[in-house]
Amino acid sequence: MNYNLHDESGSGKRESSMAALKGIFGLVMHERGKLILAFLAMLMNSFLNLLSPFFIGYTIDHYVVTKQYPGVLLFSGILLIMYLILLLTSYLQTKLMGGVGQRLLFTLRNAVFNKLLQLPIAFFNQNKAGDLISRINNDTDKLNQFFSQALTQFISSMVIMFGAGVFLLIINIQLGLAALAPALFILIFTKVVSPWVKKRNAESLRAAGDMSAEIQESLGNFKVIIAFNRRDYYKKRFQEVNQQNYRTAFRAGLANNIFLPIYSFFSSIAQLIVLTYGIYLISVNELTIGLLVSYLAYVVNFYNPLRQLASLWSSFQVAMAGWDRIARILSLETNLNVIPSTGTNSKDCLLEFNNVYFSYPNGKEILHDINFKLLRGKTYALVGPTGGGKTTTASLMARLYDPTEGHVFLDGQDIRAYSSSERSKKIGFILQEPFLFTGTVGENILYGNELYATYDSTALHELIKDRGLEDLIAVFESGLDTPITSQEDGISLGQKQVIAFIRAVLRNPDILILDEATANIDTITERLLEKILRKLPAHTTLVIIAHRLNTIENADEIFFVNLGKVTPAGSFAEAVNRLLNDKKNS
Ligand SMILES: Nc1ncnc2c1ncn2[C@@H]1O[C@H](COP(=O)(O)OP(=O)(O)OP(=O)(O)O)[C@@H](O)[C@H]1O
Repeated sequence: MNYNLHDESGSGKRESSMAALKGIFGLVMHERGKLILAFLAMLMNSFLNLLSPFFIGYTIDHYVVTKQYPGVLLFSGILLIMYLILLLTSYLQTKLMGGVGQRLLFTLRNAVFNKLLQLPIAFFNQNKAGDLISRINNDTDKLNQFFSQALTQFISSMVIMFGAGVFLLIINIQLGLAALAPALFILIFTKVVSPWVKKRNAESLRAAGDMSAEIQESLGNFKVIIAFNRRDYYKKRFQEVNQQNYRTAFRAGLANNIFLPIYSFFSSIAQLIVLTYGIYLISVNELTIGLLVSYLAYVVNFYNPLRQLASLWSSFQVAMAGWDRIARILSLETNLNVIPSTGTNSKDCLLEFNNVYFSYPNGKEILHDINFKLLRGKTYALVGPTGGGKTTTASLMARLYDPTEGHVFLDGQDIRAYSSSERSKKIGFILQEPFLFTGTVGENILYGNELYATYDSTALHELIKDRGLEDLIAVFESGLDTPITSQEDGISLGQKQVIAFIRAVLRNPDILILDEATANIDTITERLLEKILRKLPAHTTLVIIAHRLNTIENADEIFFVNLGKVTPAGSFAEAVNRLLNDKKNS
């Protein structure tokens, strides 16, 4: 399955603006009470905005022209109350929508992160962490900004525009049509230009994602960069993505700002038309001065929101581009679904590969028609040249990937029939560089262990003592309470492996896979790790991938993995010979 988020032909679908809006509103529908209240406040606001020019015109024609000042005072008072209500309703809608926006941000970030947790390793192979971080942080915030600031303004602008348009047509149809004619040009212009603006914004967000990915890669590898004196190289790479980010952001800014001057120009034209034509109508007694004043105010009421719509429209385009990037993640589904149980296969072995074929997406075939069985409690070794497919074989044993064809059976059942929690209880996997979390040694040992999840430091210490592993904890300065602050400092690789090994052994797995787990470990630590492995339950099957041959000396069976095949390599001596021959020939 193609999980590449940058690949337009990938599984994530592009959405129309309408479908996108539906999707976004789906996320805030549970807040409909607040949305309705904000909407009512906005309607009230728009209605009062529309009414005030009419009152002003009415006051001029009925009280100013006839010099009835008490009437002028009365209407001034009414207008003042209307303005106060306007203030209140504006505050209410801003407050309500601000809250909805923040909660949308919260929900979206949770939804995207939870989706990421469900996606298979293939997704993370095909996408850079920095870009994903940018989607979670940056793109979701574009939607928040749209919701909390732009949306109500957007709707209220529409309502005011519509109301002002109706007033313009009711007061004088000819003058109304003349006043509205420039708006037609604006509509056509917006329709034509919008897709281009959205594209520019999408490019800008993508460049921001690339820059974030670059920063993440450089910071993640800063030791190597310094050690190999590659600062200039990374400086140049960063300058390139920063330049690209600047260029696309600049172009998006230009595109977003194209609406405003055009809208302002047509708004001025409309006012000019009304003024000229209105004065003519007054001269032929078809319009009063008061109505012309109201009229001009309605033209402003019509074109001002339209002008605001220009900037709101660009905020909408930015939000839609952000949503596209988020929706692409949300629309992905894991290809590692749990299938219904297919009944049990023969239970004579713990793990079986049955006519297994495997290729990485868009890659060559790595495994070709593989068949083998692993028995309970035995130790197996996978050997072979670099790139031969050992890690891939082990990954299929742990269902990090599914075979392209064929089946892997675990304990007599298709491995796909186990839920991920059942599977992870049965399978332990230790890598060359284990991952630790910030916390303590004890917390890291208990990580993911449902059986002892509630154990505190003392209980864990007892458990470790019972399992005969107590002296191993002595390698940590403060025992189980030794803090682990970051991956980089304060803890050696050997110590990390001690934690990872104890963690794996305490889970009592049915199968434990060690992928080059002792490759970079000194002989003394290796002995410690071997000691931990001896505490594994007798039924645990051990699979060891190793380049160092001494580590596989005691294996019950050795498999040679190369050129798409996994074949029994015979005794230890035969396997060594085969490896040496292979090296000579390569
Ligand atoms: N995520 C991936 N995407 C595409 N190809 C991959 C991926 N991982 C591994 N490969 C390719 O699959 C082949 C087998 O790799 P694998 O890591 O299984 O070999 P290995 O025997 O474990 O090698 P090593 O001893 O160097 O760890 C290699 O050609 C490798 O380039």
